[in-house]
Amino acid sequence: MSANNNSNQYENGNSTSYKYLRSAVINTRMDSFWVQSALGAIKAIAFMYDIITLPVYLVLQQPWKRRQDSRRVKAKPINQKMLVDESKYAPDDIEAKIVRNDDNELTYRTTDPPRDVHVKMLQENIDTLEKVFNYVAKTYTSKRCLGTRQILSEEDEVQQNGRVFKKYNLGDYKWKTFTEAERMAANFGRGLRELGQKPRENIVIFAETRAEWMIAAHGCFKQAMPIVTVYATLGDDGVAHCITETEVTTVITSHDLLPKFKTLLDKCPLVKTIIYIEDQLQKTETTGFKEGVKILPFNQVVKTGQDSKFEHVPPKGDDIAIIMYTSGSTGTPKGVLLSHKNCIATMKGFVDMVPIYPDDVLIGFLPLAHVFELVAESVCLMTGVPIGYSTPLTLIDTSSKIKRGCKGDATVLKPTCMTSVPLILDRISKGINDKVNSGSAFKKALFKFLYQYKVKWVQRGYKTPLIDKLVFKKVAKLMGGKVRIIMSGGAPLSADTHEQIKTCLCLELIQGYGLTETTSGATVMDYRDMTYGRTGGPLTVCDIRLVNWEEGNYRVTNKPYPQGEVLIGGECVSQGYYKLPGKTNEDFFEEDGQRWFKTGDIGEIQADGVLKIIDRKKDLVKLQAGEYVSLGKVESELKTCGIIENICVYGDPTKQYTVALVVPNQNHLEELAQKHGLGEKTFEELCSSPIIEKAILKEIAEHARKCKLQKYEVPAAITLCKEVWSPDMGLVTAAFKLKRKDIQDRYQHDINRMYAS
Ligand SMILES: Nc1ncnc2c1ncn2[C@@H]1O[C@H](COP(=O)(O)OP(=O)(O)OP(=O)(O)O)[C@@H](O)[C@H]1O
Repeated sequence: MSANNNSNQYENGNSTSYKYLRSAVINTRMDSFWVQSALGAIKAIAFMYDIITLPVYLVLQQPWKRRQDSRRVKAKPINQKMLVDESKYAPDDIEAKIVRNDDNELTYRTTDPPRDVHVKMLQENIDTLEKVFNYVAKTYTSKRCLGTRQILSEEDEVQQNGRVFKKYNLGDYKWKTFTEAERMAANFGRGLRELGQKPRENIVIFAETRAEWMIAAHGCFKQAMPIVTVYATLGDDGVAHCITETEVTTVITSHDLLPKFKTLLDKCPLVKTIIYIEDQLQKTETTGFKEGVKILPFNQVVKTGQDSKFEHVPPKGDDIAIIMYTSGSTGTPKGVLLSHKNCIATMKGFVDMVPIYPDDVLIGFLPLAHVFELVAESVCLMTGVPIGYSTPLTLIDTSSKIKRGCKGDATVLKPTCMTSVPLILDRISKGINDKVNSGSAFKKALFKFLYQYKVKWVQRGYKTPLIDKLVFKKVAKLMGGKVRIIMSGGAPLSADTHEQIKTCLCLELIQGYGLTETTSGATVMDYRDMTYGRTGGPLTVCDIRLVNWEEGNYRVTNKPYPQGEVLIGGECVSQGYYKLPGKTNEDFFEEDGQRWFKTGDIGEIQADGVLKIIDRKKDLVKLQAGEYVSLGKVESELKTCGIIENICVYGDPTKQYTVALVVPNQNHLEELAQKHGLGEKTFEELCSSPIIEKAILKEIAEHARKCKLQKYEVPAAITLCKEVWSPDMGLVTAAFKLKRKDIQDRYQHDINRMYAS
């Protein structure tokens, strides 16, 4: 109980309360005596441990080297001529890499040389994804390649509140070797030819992340068929738009998504064949679809391909591999044309930056329809890393589809590396905070002390193995206990979350920055970089340039660091948007034989050549009094406030202040309700309570002050939203980025109310 509450009882003149107050004060003193003594003892032990292990570290770890590495310059303006001359590593028949424009001081290029896998790709002349799969099948043959968790049964489970949910009883992972996966892909590709699909004809993959997705994609690459990728969470209109725009006749989908086509087929008249990936338990219902449309199981197509006489039709580097529809955070999804060369370029850039090795294991659960996941998984395949597939519903032991007593995918797979988007990391981080805060005062103080202790020593270049073993490795068990590296991309990662995940999960957390239009390639953090909130230096395959954006006051002459709109140039840059020549000309341009893309993101390049994204042109609102508010920046600061599960800040240019739509965190909301004597109210009732709204607004204002936000940046009114925004609702993208326009449309009434009050 807080001191405040105690003093209120005392003022009431109640003698029992007075006794209670005295004992509480004494207990607090006792607590603080024991807490202080225990912390003192731990401090002494930790200190002794450091002293004893220091000589061993100095010999084995050579931390001074590590620290120098982390401060190494990552990129320099290219007029200083630091070229990665790929011709040095390539076989004779490959031309030397592009000649670049080097007269602009603010075009940055990395100082890193290419690493062994990049060099291997050059030596083997791997310039298409089809060649990647051929190479890995030949090289890693019988090694585990793609793994699927076996579903043993689906059972009803009665919850504490009496409700019944369907849960999975899951078995082990079942693996296909590299050779088996390649053979299956080859047969699937030939099976498609038997069905009448021709090389260079588009084909849609509309399915959740899984082994068959990868196999289907590579089957198509073997027949030079461009795949059109569509997010499984996109709304019906979005899906219909992608299918009709690309004029496909064949769609690859899954058992779960197939029913959508009962209504969708009317909007997509050209579709003649639907191939569905079977469910492990249930038989798929294939009746009730539009007449004349063939509905075939995935494995039947593979089987047809086994006896087919069709040969492979290898694509060329410049052929389109993927028409990737963006998740639509800024409006209708656009089809981005990605050639095989584009994909190979980003793969080369990633293998130079991300330390993964053949004995690693990746857990794949982000959408493969997002370029970041697709390229990251392709890099794993190229390196010989097995990929075990998972879903957000079965990822950890406590995931919603896991039967009581059954293990989550991470516990069974024990991955060593994974990809993530910031929102998932924010959730893990909040989960850790909640767990710590629910402990006793002693446990809380101890955790805080150990956390700060570890941060301090890690910053100095040391490890803290004892503390990791005793405390943090327990937290790391959540993801199987073996994860040593996470790559985060797709959206900005807050510095606080970055530090906390890295510290508590005992791993490297690398942030990358890129866009679908650049095949996800632009910058990636050096894993030895000890700073937070920056996105790293340019990849070895592209240049980064800053140009002035006068409207927002971002200029390359700004001090202490040059700032401006980020342009990305290099082989990872797409040819443009599908059937949108006007938009393509607006956003892309050629210069000295190199293709460039104008990102609309605002960045600054710091002294060591590392990029920090500081704003987004589309997220900037000019308020009536002339101040600019960066909505994305304000949101990412406020998201670290415990009460906020998600937030969308809105600024009306005709008004002097911003307002916000807030999805409250359920646990924090319940605590707040208790404090205000509203403990018996439901979540919905609390969201509508003016008392709670006022309390949360106050909490947000306090948090904003701590984050040093300007007064005009802090929302002056809020609405508490009763639904948690999910990709299924169409309010966030598959990478959990806000779809501002859709959110605004849905809550327009509340926005009007907030501005009217
Ligand atoms: N590390 C990062 N830090 C900050 N922002 C990032 C980072 N990575 C990606 N982004 C943001 O994500 C954007 C690219 O996202 P992506 O290509 O996935 O498009 P999208 O949001 O799915 O679709 P749309 O083009 O409709 O916005 C970048 O322009 C940038 O604003």
